[in-house]
Amino acid sequence: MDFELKPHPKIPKAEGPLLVCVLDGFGENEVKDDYNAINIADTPCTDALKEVPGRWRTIRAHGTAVGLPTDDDMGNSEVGHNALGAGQLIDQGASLVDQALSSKSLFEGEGWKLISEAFESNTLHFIGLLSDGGVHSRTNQLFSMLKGAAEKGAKKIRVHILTDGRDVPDGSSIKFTEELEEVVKELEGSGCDAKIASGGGRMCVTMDRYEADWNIVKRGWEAHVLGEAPHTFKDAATAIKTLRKEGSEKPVSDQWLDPFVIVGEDDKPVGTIEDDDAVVIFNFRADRVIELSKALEYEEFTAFDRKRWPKTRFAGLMQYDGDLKLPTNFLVPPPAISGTSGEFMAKNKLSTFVCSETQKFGHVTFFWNGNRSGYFDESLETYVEIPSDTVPFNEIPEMKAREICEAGKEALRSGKYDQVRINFANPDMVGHTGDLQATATCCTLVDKCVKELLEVVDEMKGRFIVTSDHGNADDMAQRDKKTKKPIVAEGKVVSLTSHTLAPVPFAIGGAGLPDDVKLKEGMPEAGLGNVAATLFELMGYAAPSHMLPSMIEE
Ligand SMILES: O=C(O)[C@H](O)COP(=O)(O)O
Ligand SMILES: [Mn+2]
Ligand SMILES: [Mn+2]
Repeated sequence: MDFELKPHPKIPKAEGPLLVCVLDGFGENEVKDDYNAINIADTPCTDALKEVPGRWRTIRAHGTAVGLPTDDDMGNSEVGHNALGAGQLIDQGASLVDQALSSKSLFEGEGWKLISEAFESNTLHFIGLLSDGGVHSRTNQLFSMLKGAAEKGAKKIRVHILTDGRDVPDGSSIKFTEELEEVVKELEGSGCDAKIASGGGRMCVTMDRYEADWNIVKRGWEAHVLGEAPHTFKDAATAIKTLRKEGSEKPVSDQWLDPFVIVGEDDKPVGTIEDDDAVVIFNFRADRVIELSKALEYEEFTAFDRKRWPKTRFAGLMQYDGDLKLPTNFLVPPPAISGTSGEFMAKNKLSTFVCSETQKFGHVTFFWNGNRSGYFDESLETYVEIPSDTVPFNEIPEMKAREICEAGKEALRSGKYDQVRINFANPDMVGHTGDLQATATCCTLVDKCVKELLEVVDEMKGRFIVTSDHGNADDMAQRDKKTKKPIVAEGKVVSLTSHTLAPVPFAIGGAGLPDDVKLKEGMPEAGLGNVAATLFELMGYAAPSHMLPSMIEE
């Protein structure tokens, strides 16, 4: 690949920096009613951006436009930031696993060979998110792997489930668990000893990310590996129904269920993880299983006291970190992402400042750079992580937006950086709690932060991109598919905790941007993958030829 950036034939380089501001989960939804948190928030700055002729449009952020299998798949931060940073369409984990299952290559690779060594005399464990959300995992993929393993001779299988209610409606984990129990029963009928062994809610058990709170992983370790949890049950459906505390004053949602262990008639855990067992993490998405992967794979490990570290045959569904080569063994090769905008920046000696809070820090670094955890060139890149709070984010909807805004302004003013890239986590993280008012509150604050940042861009004669990676805050109600009216149950609108299929805003501007630089008309198909080429043009460079086309008018 030719990494040399050539000057743009018409757009001169700016005097000041380029601000790239990602408002995570800030979709542009056509339904603008009282359940669109952005609509009810006070957002004069982002509203005004829409009014500038030729400098605002929406872009696609879901489905095939971001490398997902179908247009029914909502976007998410991984695919969104991959596409934004790489400027290319990448076949994502969900698609790659589907392909590997239908071609059966999944059952023929090195990773499968490794785990199959345990089929005869040891236990095969699956750990992951039990959901059909398609963001981190999918139940149909798990079921295919379970059946495949039993057919290929696995004698004993244990499944450790994390309940979702975040990418899918709250309460749906009961249905998924019952479906899994059916599959497990089928396997038992065919002579394989298969059982659900442990579990818990994804936000409380195992699926932490970016080391925000290792206690979450510790709880998972204790339940899945050691068979220790505050609650034991004889079956998983009962576990979930009981832990949800439905009808009580303080019901618990699927996301936040306590860890539990399934025990047999003898009250002993049915599926602890032991030496020589095989373990598969069945999530394809990386961020929330990297910590568990480290705990399973690394002999040297200090994040928490594992008490016991079984030497397992461990494989990820994918390799989650291309830099760390973690895990060493995997069932499906991850998407090869190269020639990202970050790599081009570094190879052309352009300096970058990146900032977000913990919850989204890896999104604007790791995902943006094509699932690589390191720097391309540390002398040119400054990555700043503001530690996130560890409470449900509707309790503190402001999260770290203020701090991120201040860091961004300082970086812009410093004159040290060609690009300042930040991510505001709020519309997404608060949106996932399903709390409409808190989500509106955070959107109002984020809009204020954007205003302050854009003022500094102008002061520095810089340029800006304001965009998002997928929708979330733009719809907080589950709706009737046809009428789009919110669904009401027990007198209350049923909240929507997941992302949406909405496109996202894409705005350009800044005092350093010549008046005649405008967005092209048309390009209805343009999506997140068209942003990287646009970004280089806005910086005064011709876009690298392997990237999807720029949205700037020629
Ligand atoms: O991991 C999560 O929090 C959700 O499943 C998806 O949210 P994200 O794609 O915005 O991170
Ligand atoms: Mn996101
Ligand atoms: Mn999200």
